[in-house]
Amino acid sequence: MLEDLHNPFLPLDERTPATPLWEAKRELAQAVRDYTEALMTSAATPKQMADMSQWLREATAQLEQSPRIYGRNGYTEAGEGTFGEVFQEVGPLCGHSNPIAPPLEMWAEGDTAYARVNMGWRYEGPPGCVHGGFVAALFDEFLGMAQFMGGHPGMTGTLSIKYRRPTPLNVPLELSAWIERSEGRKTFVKGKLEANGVVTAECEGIFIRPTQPVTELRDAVMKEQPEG
Ligand SMILES: CCCCC/C=C\C/C=C\C/C=C\C/C=C\CCCC(=O)SCCNC(=O)CCNC(=O)[C@H](O)C(C)(C)COP(=O)(O)OP(=O)(O)OC[C@H]1O[C@@H](n2cnc3c(N)ncnc32)[C@H](O)[C@@H]1OP(=O)(O)O
Repeated sequence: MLEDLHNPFLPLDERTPATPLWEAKRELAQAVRDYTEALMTSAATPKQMADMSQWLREATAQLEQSPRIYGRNGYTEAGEGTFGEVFQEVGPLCGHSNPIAPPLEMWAEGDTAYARVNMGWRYEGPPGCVHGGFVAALFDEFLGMAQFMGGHPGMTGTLSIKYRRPTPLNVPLELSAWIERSEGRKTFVKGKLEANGVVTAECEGIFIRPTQPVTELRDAVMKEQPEG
């Protein structure tokens, strides 16, 4: 089950795309990232912007007319990789093929998990600094991975963050995390985020292993929704 979910600790150079679809999507996703980052800083003329909007809408229409696959389960069912292989493509923080993902790169050495990321202008909160919500998102994803080292991963129950210093944009950010302890279905994880050798944020996470398989989470949630 765990192997099916994800092995977040594969060496970075072994995380090759599982199928040709992902190989192509990775390239397209990076192009979209570059585009949006350029958009954030562009002072092109209104006419140039209008032309680009038109061109982009045409490109979007092409994608919309292509065969579609929805969600992680959809991709695994379509034979586009195991749950873990799909996760490394679509994850909203670490997904190579998801243009929303910065992306965050994660690995493990011994009992410690590490990650690195560079957050561009799209993520600006305070001037020149990373938005606090995105700092929290980085921790959620990263501590969520680090808890796998305990062998009983769960969903985020509580995430407590101390923002100690502003986290700068456009510099390499380094994260580390480790498991403090486990109690029953709960795993307690701690982590920190550093920029230029300075700790800018610390986090404590409590992850709770659900009682049903993670692949059935969506169906379980949908059943809880009121009719209509
Ligand atoms: C195998 C699971 C993997 C889960 C990962 C999910 C998908 C991705 C899968 C693979 C991808 C690879 C890695 C993951 C990468 C990133 C992870 C991102 C994680 C997220 O982004 S995930 C979204 C945000 N997350 C939620 O959407 C949770 C919504 N929520 C619930 O689904 C329930 O609320 C749940 C399950 C949390 C608990 O429900 P429950 O019914 O099982 O809990 P129950 O009441 O039985 O309590 C049992 C013991 O936990 C204590 N406890 C309860 N709740 C607590 C809390 N909030 N904080 C601290 N302690 C809590 C009690 O005090 C008791 O403690 P005690 O035993 O000591 O009395």
